[in-house]
Amino acid sequence: MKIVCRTTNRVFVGLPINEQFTIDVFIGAQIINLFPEFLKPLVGPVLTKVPGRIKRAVHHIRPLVEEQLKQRERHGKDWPDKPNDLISWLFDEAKEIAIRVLSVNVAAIHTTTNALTHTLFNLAAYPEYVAPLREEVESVIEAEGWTKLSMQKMRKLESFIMESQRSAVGAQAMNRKILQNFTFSNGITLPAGTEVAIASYETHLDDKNYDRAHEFQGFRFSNMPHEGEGLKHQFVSMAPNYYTFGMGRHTCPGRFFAVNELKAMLVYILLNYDVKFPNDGPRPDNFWFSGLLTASRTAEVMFKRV
Ligand code: HEM
Repeated sequence: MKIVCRTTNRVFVGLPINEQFTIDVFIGAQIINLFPEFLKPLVGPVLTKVPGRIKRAVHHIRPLVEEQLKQRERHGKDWPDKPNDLISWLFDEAKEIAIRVLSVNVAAIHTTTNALTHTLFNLAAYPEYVAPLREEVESVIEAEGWTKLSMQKMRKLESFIMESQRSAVGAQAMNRKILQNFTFSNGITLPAGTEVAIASYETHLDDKNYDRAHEFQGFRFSNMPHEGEGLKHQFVSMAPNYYTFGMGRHTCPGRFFAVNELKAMLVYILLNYDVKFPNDGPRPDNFWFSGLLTASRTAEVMFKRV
């Protein structure tokens, strides 16, 4: 999580923001949810660490905001060397910059950390994939360098990450609350206030959707036909049997960033390190909590320079 948080915020704001904020938000949410609706606004500030974390972020982000203001006063909306980062984009669109930066952090950090961890665990658990993956990334980087385009050409790596995500989805996804009564075509009506979700685990681990769905097949997606099919079977394009980034209007807008970030981190690992579990142990069990599934938080992966 430390690595993902530092990498992500280097891109967002040029600073390595501490990952503790996102942890405290999730703990805080669990605490607040224990209380009735009318007490929630009172409980949040008293029983959670979130307000303190926001204060610290404001302290770090204020100089960046002040610099933006100074430049904007001097040059207007654009100037040479204007940073192409989250602060600049938000300045164009939004107020309360620090809170916005932290909100994007909440969406970005745990998700990417979990994805990276599952993929890393699979790399350590299935060493037979290392050679073909290394061969792919070495040849692409040699031919194209470290560019966004070169990342797109790493189909095996992308497949390996997608499969790591597919085989580790939680019980449900795309949770929604119905705001007005809704009647399906079969006549069933759900009243306003009903909460619905899609059975993600059942979809992604169903043999009808995937050949031997419970088996980890790292190149499952890269072995599917792609020619002339545009975005089909790509990580960023969702399908009824693959929606790890959600679907529809609220599909994760950060997925293009996340996929490139994950690939860049894994390329670096593949080019520089061999990984394995202590004593060549197997993949550690995942951890279920209230329908959510995360990679083990205590397992260790050993790194050795190649
Ligand atoms: C592997 C990493 C990631 C995964 C698996 C992931 C997954 C998701 C999922 C499942 C949703 C809900 C979609 C729905 O309900 O239909 C979502 C929403 C969102 N994600 Fe991501 N995400 C990731 C990384 C990121 C990153 C890096 C960012 C920001 C740069 C981001 C920003 C957002 C935002 C702002 C939303 C809310 C969209 C909305 O409600 O309209 N995510 N993400």
